[in-house]
Amino acid sequence: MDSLPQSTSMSPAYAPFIGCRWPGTLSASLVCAVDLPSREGRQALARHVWREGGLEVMAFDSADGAASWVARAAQQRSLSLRVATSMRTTERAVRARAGRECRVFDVAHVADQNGLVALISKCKTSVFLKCFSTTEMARSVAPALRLPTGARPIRVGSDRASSGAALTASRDQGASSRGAALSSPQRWGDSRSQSDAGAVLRVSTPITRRTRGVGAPSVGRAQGQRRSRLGQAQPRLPPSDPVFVTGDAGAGKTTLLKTVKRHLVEMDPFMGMCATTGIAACCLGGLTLHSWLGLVPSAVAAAATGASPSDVAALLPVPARRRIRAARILVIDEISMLDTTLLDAIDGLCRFVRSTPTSPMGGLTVLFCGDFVQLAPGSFSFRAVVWKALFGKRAVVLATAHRHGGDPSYLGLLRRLRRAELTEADVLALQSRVVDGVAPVDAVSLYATVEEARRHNQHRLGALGKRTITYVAENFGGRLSSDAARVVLDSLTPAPDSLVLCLNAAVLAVSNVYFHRHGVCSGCRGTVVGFQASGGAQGEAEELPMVEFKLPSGVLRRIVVSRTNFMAATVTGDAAGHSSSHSSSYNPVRRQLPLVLGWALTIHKAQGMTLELAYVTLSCVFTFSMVYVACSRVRSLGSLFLKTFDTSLVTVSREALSFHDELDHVPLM
Ligand SMILES: Nc1ncnc2c1ncn2[C@@H]1O[C@H](COP(=O)(O)OP(=O)(O)OP(=O)(O)O)[C@@H](O)[C@H]1O
Repeated sequence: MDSLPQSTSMSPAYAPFIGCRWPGTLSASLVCAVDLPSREGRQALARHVWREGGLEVMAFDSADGAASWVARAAQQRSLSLRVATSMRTTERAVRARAGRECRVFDVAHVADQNGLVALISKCKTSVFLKCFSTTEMARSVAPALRLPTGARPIRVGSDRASSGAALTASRDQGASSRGAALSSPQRWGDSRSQSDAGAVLRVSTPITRRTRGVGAPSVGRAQGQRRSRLGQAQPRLPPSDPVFVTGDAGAGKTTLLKTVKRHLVEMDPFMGMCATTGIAACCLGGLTLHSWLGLVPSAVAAAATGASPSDVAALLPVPARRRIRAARILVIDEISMLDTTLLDAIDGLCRFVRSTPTSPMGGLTVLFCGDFVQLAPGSFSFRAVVWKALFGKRAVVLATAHRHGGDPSYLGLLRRLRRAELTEADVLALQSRVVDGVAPVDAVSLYATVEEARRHNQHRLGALGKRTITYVAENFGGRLSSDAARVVLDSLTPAPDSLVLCLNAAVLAVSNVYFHRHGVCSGCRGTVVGFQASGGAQGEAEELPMVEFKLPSGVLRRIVVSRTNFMAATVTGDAAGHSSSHSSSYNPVRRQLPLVLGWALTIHKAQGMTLELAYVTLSCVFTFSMVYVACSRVRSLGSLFLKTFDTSLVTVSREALSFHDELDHVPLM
């Protein structure tokens, strides 16, 4: 490991835990604030942690120091990183990552050692991180710690850190520490001989790993023993049958996934809980499939053009590959939104990354959920080769329509609308919901096209009559002209080139950047409740919006939203309008707030949502089932407001319908 800086003592004034590597490796790297005198020292630590993985604690002199390291490391590794600003968010990150309980102790602020011991002994959880303000304190507390069964001691300090302010372990230490917790004072004695002053103690019980690919080092009998113990503690489960769950809109597919999620996490802490769209991921409390798989735009582009799995895998961030290797279960909601080619490409990718070329999806136990009679891209994923291998015609079909259970006549209408078989009475009922532009103000407006939704949002913004602030995106196009970069970025990123906000503006998050820290993922709706001055991207002051988001759980979360990077898929010089002599590829980047105005949504974005009131404009519907999806968002006919209604707008894909009708129903249990 790189040599560590000389020790200084921890300043209790600093925030305890301020950085967390996320998402990514199967273990979390946590960063805590400790006095480190030099930038070089921090970088040494950063390099070390990147190489090691594992559950680790890092030390920085300030929140700024950690944040800048995290940003730098993110750039270098093309990884998505987060800075946890409080103990709570750090804990949450670890818990979510490890799928287990976790307590993180800020002992820098615990005055007496007895208090500290009492605090720690209350923790019956299985992932421990403990941060001690001084080595002396850590040593004196060590014997009193009661640690979980199977816990093993770890060493404190690093070989070269003669008086390092931070403790980390070298690779072989990591081997033991990954299955370790502190239990014996002798062990402290060992480490004292090597390192006299570890100001931070790394203690962790195992986050079970299935494969070496997830970061477990390879050497040592001790490790083999540890593995076998882990094997006993959590035996490798045989793959179960793949399950496809379907049902009408509102049948409770997503709710079912949310219900089984907890049990699945117990079976597989590294499970992928995903949805194909941001909003569906938000409703599910998971990640988009693209995020989980690390399908950066260049990888998606490669998969779409039939690149080999190894070529696509080479474009994935390392942590994503580790995730794919480590998971046993993959859940995908709104599977209908995935197209044939991409599903087959994902199958190839999983087989390659998991080194199981003959098993569909690389041997992952899959739980797919969705309804092909709702919105889908041109080519249905049930046409994929892997679909046939996984499910054939088998499906669990949920028969009870929970969303519309309170309005049986509307439920009947929706069932006929789904098949494009409306009766005259149905048409009259829907026409009775046509209002001439007058809908309740809190109704969410649904439109078929992005442009219509944009116009509606602009109108609502103007109607507020408040002082507006315009956020102009910073576009980085490499050798592309700024106009060409803007055009490319407009089409390939969700962030607008220009975003106008004011107080009380309704907004929608278009990135998962605040997901791990705050639970706000792409698709989450919120309201601007204020503005706060902050240093801008180039250091100039910028007023940033404070947004109150409503999480799917109903919890309100206030966040000062700042600019983030949106990277477009690789484009070639030709595609960007250059001559063929400039045919090299570019990754244009847009730096913008991850928000769009949110009074109106497209029907595509609303798929999967339950809305209290909806005002739907159907005049521009352009694909199958849009009317059905839009109308089925509300619970009853009385909550639906239509701008116009015409039966010619009602369509359904006969292929999807026959697929659904011909399914072999299998029981859920
Ligand atoms: N078992 C259940 N009991 C009571 N209410 C339920 C149940 N399952 C779902 N619901 C309610 O029904 C509504 C729709 O559920 P959910 O979003 O899970 O349906 P869905 O099948 O995923 O819908 P869509 O196809 O539109 O995405 C939600 O408000 C949910 O709370």
